[in-house]
Amino acid sequence: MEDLYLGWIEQLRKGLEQWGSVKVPGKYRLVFIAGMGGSGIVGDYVAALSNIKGSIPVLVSKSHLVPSFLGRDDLVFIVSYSGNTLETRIAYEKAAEKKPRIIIVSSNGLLESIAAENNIPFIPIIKGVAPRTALPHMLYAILGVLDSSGYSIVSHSEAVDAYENLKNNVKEAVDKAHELSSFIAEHKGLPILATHTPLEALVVRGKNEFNENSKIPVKVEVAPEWMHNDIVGWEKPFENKYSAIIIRDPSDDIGSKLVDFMKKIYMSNNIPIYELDLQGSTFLEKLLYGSLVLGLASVKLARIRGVDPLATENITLYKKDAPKIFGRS
Ligand SMILES: O=P(O)(O)OC[C@H]1O[C@@H](O)[C@@H](O)[C@@H](O)[C@@H]1O
Repeated sequence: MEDLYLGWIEQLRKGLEQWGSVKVPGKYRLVFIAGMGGSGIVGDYVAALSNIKGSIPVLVSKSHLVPSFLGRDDLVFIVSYSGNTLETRIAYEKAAEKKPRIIIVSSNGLLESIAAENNIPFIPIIKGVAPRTALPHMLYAILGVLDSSGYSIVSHSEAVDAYENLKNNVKEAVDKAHELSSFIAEHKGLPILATHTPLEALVVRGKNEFNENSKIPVKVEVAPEWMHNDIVGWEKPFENKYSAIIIRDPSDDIGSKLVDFMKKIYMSNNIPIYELDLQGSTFLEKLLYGSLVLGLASVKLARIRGVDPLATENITLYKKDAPKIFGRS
């Protein structure tokens, strides 16, 4: 599975090649992105990037639900790597009733057919990988449409730079992933992925990667919200084992001071800490670099623990029951 992560350079190249292949110029009120799991996190990344320098609100749903206020003036991305995820298909149906401009991002499946039947712009994603490992391609698919439709969050040249940056940092990412997986394996217990608000999507992604690939639960904490609730839990925690992975954007001064504060509280509870400084000069570069380190680390941890990083048995169990839960036979 490591090769699927090392294939990210090729995915970004493909995303750059497709950049601008779908354009939907128009006057939109907001962007709404629906998807689950490895596809849903793509919406979180776009929203995180848009918080930094976007010009239009970006809302994300990782559910079958869509907001009541969605309407004709909105731009909707339906993202499902497989094209078959039930919640995402229901979200598509609910969104379509409200007649927004829809774009489908997928590699296959029912959503590809729905796009063809309904004349919906479709961005094809590379086939044959695990959904969670198609993150860079799905991300560039959306950023490319927004850039060429007048709502740029990331320009083509910034996307090229991020591709180059990741290419130049693969070796470093592999080394860091090795260190991080050894750190988690050595300390066992519950890993806590902690950071400052702008990088919340990255720690959620990391959690999801360690869940799916390494088969462990993970806790996520984000400062400064962390300072207003979780911090009190460390006054008298149960005697469980924890380890903390603190992710830092070296150019974020307030963020660094906040995570330093978190560090002190974790250290006073004797929690071992691993710190990851994100490489890159732009926020996109840092997000991609951090995602690669966390993805590779989660696969390496799976190898150390002797589990199959690709298999997700409990999700299969859920998928069997999901149609009943959602009233679909
Ligand atoms: O990404 P799609 O294909 O919509 O699937 C949605 C999600 O399903 C889950 O069960 C996992 O396998 C995720 O990695 C995946 O991303």
